[in-house]
Amino acid sequence: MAESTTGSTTTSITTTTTSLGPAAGTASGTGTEERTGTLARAVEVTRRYGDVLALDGVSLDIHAGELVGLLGPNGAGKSTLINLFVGLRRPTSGRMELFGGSPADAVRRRGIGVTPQETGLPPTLRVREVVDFTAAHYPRSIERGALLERFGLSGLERRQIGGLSGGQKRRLAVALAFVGDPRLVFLDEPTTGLDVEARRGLWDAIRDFHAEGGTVVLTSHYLEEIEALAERVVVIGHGRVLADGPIAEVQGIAGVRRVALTGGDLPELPGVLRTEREGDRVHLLTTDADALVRRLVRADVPFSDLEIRPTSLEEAFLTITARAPRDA
Ligand SMILES: Nc1ncnc2c1ncn2[C@@H]1O[C@H](COP(=O)(O)OP(=O)(O)OP(=O)(O)O)[C@@H](O)[C@H]1O
Repeated sequence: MAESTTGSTTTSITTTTTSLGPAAGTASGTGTEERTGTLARAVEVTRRYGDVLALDGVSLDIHAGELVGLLGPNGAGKSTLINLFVGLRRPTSGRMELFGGSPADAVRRRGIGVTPQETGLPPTLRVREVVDFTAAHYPRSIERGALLERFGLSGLERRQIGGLSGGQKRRLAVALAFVGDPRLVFLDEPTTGLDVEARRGLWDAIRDFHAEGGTVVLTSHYLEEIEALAERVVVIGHGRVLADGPIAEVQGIAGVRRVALTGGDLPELPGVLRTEREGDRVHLLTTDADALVRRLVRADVPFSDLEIRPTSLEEAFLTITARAPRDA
């Protein structure tokens, strides 16, 4: 269910074209990228940290104009994948591509913006200094006042980073991903630690960027965030892509239904993925609710108040994750 856009005070980010030298064009696509519209790719990528297999044969294409949500439990490999996409780490095997070339290429990296999961901005620097310093690394940049307004940081230009609240620091960290007028932005859990209002403000800013043609890859633990923002969801578990498609389709892939009924002891029923009890109310999670109801009737067990509901994305995702055992 899409989150409705609140009446925000966001302004459209305008681009200052102070330096449109050759570098401005260098982050744009190669022939391959122009043909396929693929801005970033992972091809059969594996990444190990010692004994830990963080990514296990991941292939993923990010197309121009997409807003992709990476969803997965703690330790699934989401941050590792983002770090590979942005060239902070290299794959153990397989290939990463950014704008048709290597993410290790600094010129290509000028076309992206990144907010890592954790940022440690120097506490003694002022907001405007951090924004200007970051902007100086890009051939084009967003006007500082418009950027800060879009991220709810107006009036804080002269404030030292150490004097910002936790939420303001996080919003600044996210704003910095946009300062270089990127084509593609990677946001690793952008709204962690924000209250509801600040989170919605950030959603609006991300939506505005996307509406203007920007491409976004974000990870989130907030499922409502993925549902509210992303068009495409990639479910990652145990270092693998478990599902990839439009949100509705991913829910369909899981196909999980919640069959609730009031009753006593139930016999062993095939096709039940999970059973939950709340007093005498029993919830059965299944991919085939019709077959389950037929089995219940055939088993001749007394039950009442039968209810069948689709599951939330969270339930679908937990079910997919639980069904994907890790290879030895
Ligand atoms: N630098 C590292 N050294 C050793 N192991 C690491 C390192 N970074 C990540 N890992 C391990 O790799 C796996 C994937 O971690 P990653 O941070 O990519 O997952 P994640 O999906 O982003 O998790 P979270 O949602 O908790 O941030 C985990 O088992 C993690 O402990």
